[in-house]
Amino acid sequence: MSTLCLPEQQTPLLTHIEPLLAAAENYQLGEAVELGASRSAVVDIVIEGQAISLAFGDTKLEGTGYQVRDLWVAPYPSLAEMQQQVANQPQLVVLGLPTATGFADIWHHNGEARANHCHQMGDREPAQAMLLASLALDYPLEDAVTLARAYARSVVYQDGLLAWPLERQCFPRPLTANHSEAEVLGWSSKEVAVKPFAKTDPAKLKLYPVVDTAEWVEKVLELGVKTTQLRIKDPSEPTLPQQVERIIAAGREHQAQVFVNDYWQLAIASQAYGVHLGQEDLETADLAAIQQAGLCLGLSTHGYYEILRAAEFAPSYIALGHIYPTTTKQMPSKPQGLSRLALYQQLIGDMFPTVAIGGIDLSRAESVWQTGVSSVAVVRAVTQAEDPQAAVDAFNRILVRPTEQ
Ligand SMILES: Cc1ncc(COP(=O)(O)OP(=O)(O)O)c(N)n1
Ligand SMILES: Cc1ncsc1CCOP(=O)(O)O
Ligand SMILES: [Mg+2]
Repeated sequence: MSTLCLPEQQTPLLTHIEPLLAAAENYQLGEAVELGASRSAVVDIVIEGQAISLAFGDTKLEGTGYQVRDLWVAPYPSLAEMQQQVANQPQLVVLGLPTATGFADIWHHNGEARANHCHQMGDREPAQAMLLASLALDYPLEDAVTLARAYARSVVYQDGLLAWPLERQCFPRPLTANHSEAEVLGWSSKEVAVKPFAKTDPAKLKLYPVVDTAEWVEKVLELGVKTTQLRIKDPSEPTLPQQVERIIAAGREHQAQVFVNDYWQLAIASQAYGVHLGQEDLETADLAAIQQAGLCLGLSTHGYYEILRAAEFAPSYIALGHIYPTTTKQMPSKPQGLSRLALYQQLIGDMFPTVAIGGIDLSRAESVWQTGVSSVAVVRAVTQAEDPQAAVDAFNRILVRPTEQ
């Protein structure tokens, strides 16, 4: 249970907040949110005992939270100027900053500014309302800002219908180097622009065991698996280059899609089928080199903003995680759950293949598959199965579309 308390002057936002929370309950997107009145001029949100405040306009933020700036009078500050300001002020959230071609929403992330951009921004109140509702539902700030714009835009596109935003056309575009307007707008990115990555064979995706030795890769390929990944987390592992060579040879022999996790230089040098990277790698890995070498690229994502950001790079698949609690990896984010997964899948549609990962076992595979994902990635469900062949066969029986039966 969380609480969202509004100051008197912001109670008109309830026209949006109430239906949004009802929609979230309907889709089972989070815990119940109790609405109340704030005794100060700021909005107060409390989630599991943790309090954050949001101050809008001239109201000054005191304590932990966000200072939201969303009212602009010409002459407007430039995008480059606001990028700098937000990078220096972690609490500053900028909504609807007018730019040469549209509007930008900007927020702070790990010492830098991140932004979404769109041409039609919708109104201020629905954006404020969704920002508050989604923060109270425990979405991270980047997703709350992204949802805020998607909702404000959807109110316009859907003739004032007060519904949870589902369609891609409502969502803004992250400003990355791949955004055609980023340079003109004066937005500086750490990444470089890249062309679309090679495509995977969707018929071979389906079950995707992620394993930690070349031996396991060879074993799952023998069991009939057609997509797998070598995930060795220790970069000083002396046998790493040999293991990568082994899995590439095994992948070719079985005509399988074998990915290398993290070590993109090694993957390029050994002409691997593909490489899987996390969000942080987007700023450091040479994506252009991976693309030019013809390797497939899989990208990890953990929510709305990361999905949209990943999509900008046109990867070979987008991984969505972690869906359920997992003991395989320490995760900084919370499990997404099935309901959020279903909406992410709807947002991505058939734009890119999707891979669900995290805590998926045989008992959960059917409901995950029903969300429409293209693939189910598992670690323990195969590597710790008493009988891995039986586990692979059981997954293969579940991961079938009606047209294939
Ligand atoms: C298929 C698939 N999805 C997600 C991940 C996680 O990748 P990343 O976020 O880079 O974390 P590490 O695996 O490197 O710890 C993955 N490996 N595979
Ligand atoms: C590598 C990784 N990335 C997100 S969850 C995860 C581990 C999934 O392991 P398991 O299938 O055992 O829960
Ligand atoms: Mg990684």
